[in-house]
Amino acid sequence: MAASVKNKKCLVIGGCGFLGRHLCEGLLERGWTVNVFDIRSTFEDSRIKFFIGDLCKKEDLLPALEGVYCVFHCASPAPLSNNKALFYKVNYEGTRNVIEACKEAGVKRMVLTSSASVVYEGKGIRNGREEELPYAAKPLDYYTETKILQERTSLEANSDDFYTVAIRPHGIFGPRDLQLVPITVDMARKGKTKFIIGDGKNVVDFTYVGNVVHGHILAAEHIGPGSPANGKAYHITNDEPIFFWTFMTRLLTGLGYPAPRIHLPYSLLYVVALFLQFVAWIVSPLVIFTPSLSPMKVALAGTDHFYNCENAKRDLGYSPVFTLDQALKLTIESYPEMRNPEEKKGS
Ligand SMILES: NC(=O)c1ccc[n+]([C@@H]2O[C@H](COP(=O)([O-])OP(=O)(O)OC[C@H]3O[C@@H](n4cnc5c(N)ncnc54)[C@H](O)[C@@H]3O)[C@@H](O)[C@H]2O)c1
Ligand SMILES: CC(C)=CCC[C@@H](C)[C@H]1CC[C@H]2C3=C(CC[C@]12C)[C@@]1(C)CC[C@H](O)[C@@](C)(C(=O)O)[C@@H]1CC3
Repeated sequence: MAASVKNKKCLVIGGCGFLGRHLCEGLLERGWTVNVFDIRSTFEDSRIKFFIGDLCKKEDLLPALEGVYCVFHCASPAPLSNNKALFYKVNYEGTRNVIEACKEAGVKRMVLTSSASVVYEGKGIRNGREEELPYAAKPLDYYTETKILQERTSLEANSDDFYTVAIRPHGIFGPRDLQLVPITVDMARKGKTKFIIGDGKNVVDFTYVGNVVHGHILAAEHIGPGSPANGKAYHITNDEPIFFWTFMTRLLTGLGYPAPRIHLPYSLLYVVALFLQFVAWIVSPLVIFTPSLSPMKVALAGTDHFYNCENAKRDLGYSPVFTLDQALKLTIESYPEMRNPEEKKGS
């Protein structure tokens, strides 16, 4: 049964990010008192108390944890960056630090933002269930490797004194998104979205940020003494698997760009991506460069990866609040600056 959280205080670690800020807005609407902890400041809100610091430093965290009922840990370095040391420092060592600081400060609950890709190795996953999928033995990138360490550490910390739960969203998109929409538009403006990787029939999840927020808040309201959610991981998706390239087409055409139309063989692109990754590794002692075509991105664009969220429905009472149609409309409308500048000239 969900606990009453009226005026309970929470701390959103990573609250100045894309998901974090939406989470703060959802928590405030739900009646929570919200503190934010982040290494940077990106917005102001008189209802929120901001703490600027590094989650890797306990002395930075402790003041922000005073009197906190639940921590939402949704901080991470940018997933598509290539800074292995930072991924390890923040996602693994930093998360261990967050757990220690929570226990020292007497915080009893933590909701971790994990990722559905902690079980993804580039092979198709169709309607994947949490209890049927082990952690990826060969993750396709280091970000995912550290997300596995992060989730495992967080769930292993679960006890009757400190309840933890991991939320595994997949392909989050929405207003103020920092990667999916901006990267797609950047590729479109460079003429790189005319290609379809593979046959275009791979089915995936894309999840609206409002639904991810809903899942996180339900998780915080449900963990606690005797809860089946304690120490568990839950997929949170839109529950509407869609062809990857149909989603991309709707996003691109909705923003005034042409739809992808030229098929390229998946295996060829994957081999090219592996070769570029090898070259980047060879030259790394001299120069750091991150190929835009990575094995992870090619695999995500060319294979099935969608997940079952029945466990979240059963244990958390989750069901998506926004449909994909509503979500795409809200997202496209929120990005006037991302529209194709050529469409105005043509009209
Ligand atoms: N965006 C997606 O598609 C997606 C999908 C699944 C899971 N996730 C997970 O959701 C979470 C949020 O992702 P996002 O897309 O909002 O990313 P984001 O980059 O927009 O936000 C992450 C925030 O964490 C903060 N941060 C990073 N290092 C920090 C540190 N050392 N100390 C304090 N704050 C620090 C950043 O400043 C940033 O504000 C991440 O854990 C990510 O792994 C994202
Ligand atoms: C037309 C084309 C190909 C456009 C490119 C779209 C590109 C940018 C876009 C398409 C798919 C999308 C994607 C992510 C980043 C942007 C990217 C790659 C990441 C990796 C963010 C981190 C999350 O943890 C993780 C792993 C998840 O949710 O599991 C996702 C998985 C899905």
